[in-house]
Amino acid sequence: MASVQPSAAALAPQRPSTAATLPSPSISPRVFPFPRTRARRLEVAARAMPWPHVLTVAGSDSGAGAGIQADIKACAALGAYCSSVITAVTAQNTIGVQALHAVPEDFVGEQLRSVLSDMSVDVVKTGMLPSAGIVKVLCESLRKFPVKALVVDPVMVSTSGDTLSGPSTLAIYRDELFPMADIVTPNVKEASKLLGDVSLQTISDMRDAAESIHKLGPNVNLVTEPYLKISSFDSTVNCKKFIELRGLRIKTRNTHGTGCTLASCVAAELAKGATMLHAVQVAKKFVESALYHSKDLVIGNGPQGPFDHLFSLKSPLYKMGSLHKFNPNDLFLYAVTDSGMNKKWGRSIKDAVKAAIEGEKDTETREFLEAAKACVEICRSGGVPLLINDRIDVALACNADGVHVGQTDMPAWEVRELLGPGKIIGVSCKTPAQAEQAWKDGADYIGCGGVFPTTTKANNPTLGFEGLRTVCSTSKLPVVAIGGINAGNAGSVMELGLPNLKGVAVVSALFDRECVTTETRSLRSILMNACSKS
Ligand SMILES: Nc1ncnc2c1ncn2[C@@H]1O[C@H](COP(=O)(O)OP(=O)(O)O)[C@@H](O)[C@H]1O
Ligand SMILES: Cc1ncc(COP(=O)(O)O)c(N)n1
Ligand SMILES: [Mg+2]
Repeated sequence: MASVQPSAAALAPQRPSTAATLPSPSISPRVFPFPRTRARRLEVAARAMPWPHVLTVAGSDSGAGAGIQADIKACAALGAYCSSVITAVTAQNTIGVQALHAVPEDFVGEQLRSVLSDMSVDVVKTGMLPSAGIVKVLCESLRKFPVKALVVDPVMVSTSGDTLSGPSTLAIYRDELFPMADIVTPNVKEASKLLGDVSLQTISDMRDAAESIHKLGPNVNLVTEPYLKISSFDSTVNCKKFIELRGLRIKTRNTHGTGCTLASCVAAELAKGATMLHAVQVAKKFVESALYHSKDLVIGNGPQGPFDHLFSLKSPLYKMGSLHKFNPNDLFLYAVTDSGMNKKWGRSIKDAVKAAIEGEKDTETREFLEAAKACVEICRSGGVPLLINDRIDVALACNADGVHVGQTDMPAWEVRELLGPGKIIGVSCKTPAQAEQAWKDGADYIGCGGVFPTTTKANNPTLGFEGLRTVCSTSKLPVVAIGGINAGNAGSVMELGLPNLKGVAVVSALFDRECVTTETRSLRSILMNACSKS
């Protein structure tokens, strides 16, 4: 990754992928013997590439904005396989639910048996469960075929206000399904129903509701409420505290299926091995980004349109590569250019960035913008994300991949409001509390330092390894270490093997040198060496 100070950045030879290349199964699909022997199946399983698998147990939405259809699209978008057990068929469009037909309980049981007995399901996600009998059949199947995680979206009323699961299911949800769940995701209306029609008007009401539902048994409870601009999130398991996730409120009519999508994304991330907090954060960002990219799409004449789960395939911005999907591994070698240093060595920011990819704070705005635009071009062709330090205006004007802000700059959540969901935001943090705030505000990574004393930044207290360790071990975001890091000490930082530490950011070690390209190559090999040791 590269960061340009009103001064630009270039960067990042990336960490080599550690994923081993597995041989593909050597059997031809046409001559697959049937019935297969157990040994043969095990042999195939051992050679096969794992594919994270979510089973959704939910209703069909004929309009395809919510239900089973939303779940399959959401999982596909996040790279998980999604099998489907259909509990009900609805006649539904953008106006509302016109009719509903519940699938007989026995047949839901048959579908569950077919999938769970044969396919390796990692996570089960539930949506519309129209009767108490169907919830019972599901609980029995889950006891017989346990899975790694259970995500329960207690779908009761559609956004259009139509009832999808009546009051007869409330007791069994509370008594049987919730205690088995790893996370439940009621919206405020559903939370209110589950708690006996309590009034939920304020954030404080939502906190109380989250706590009460948590006591019903699920490990984690996420109460969603887009209109208060937040979703509240309760986790007494991980950190024994209540966490509020702040998100953008996208102005659009296309919000049909947001709840189904959120829960499916959580399930997909859990199936991929993510922690619960990470899964929830990814899910929230996914919904936000999908709504943002679909806000002006028109399908149907009703008040609640569907949105495009596969927006990343067709967004022209993504195609042009101007929305750089954040990859924490890009933090491996994070080059921060400095205008003073570049002047000293008689090169432009553009040349410095170019040199860094091959192997500024005093600049005037117009000059800086021109340099930033040139750097965007260079970085894009080198496949390196370019962030602008502090200057949100410049980042917007040059369509950079994101912005890095300090503690006294604009708060990250306001930067997010301005940049939208697709851009990368980094925040400088010295303490666990600052790192926690950056996560809540929707940042993508934090920069932590100064690890060593540095002259690049005035009045910058040194945290040392211990300070870095404290922040890394509690951070929910990937961390890049910064401050006085150079070829002589970069290895020792990576060898610490700290959790969440993804790389080092360097300024003088690259740009206060005669040949930026040579320094970049040498630092890269030092970092790779250190990583292979830690
Ligand atoms: N207009 C919106 N802008 C941003 N996020 C939204 C918007 N509408 C819903 N969401 C998000 O979608 C997720 C699902 O919420 P919600 O709409 O309450 O679920 P449901 O579909 O079950 O009613 C939540 O994280 C919520 O914050
Ligand atoms: C089959 C089915 N499942 C779930 C929902 C809830 O989705 P939303 O709350 O967005 O209406 C729905 N409308 N239809
Ligand atoms: Mg919902």
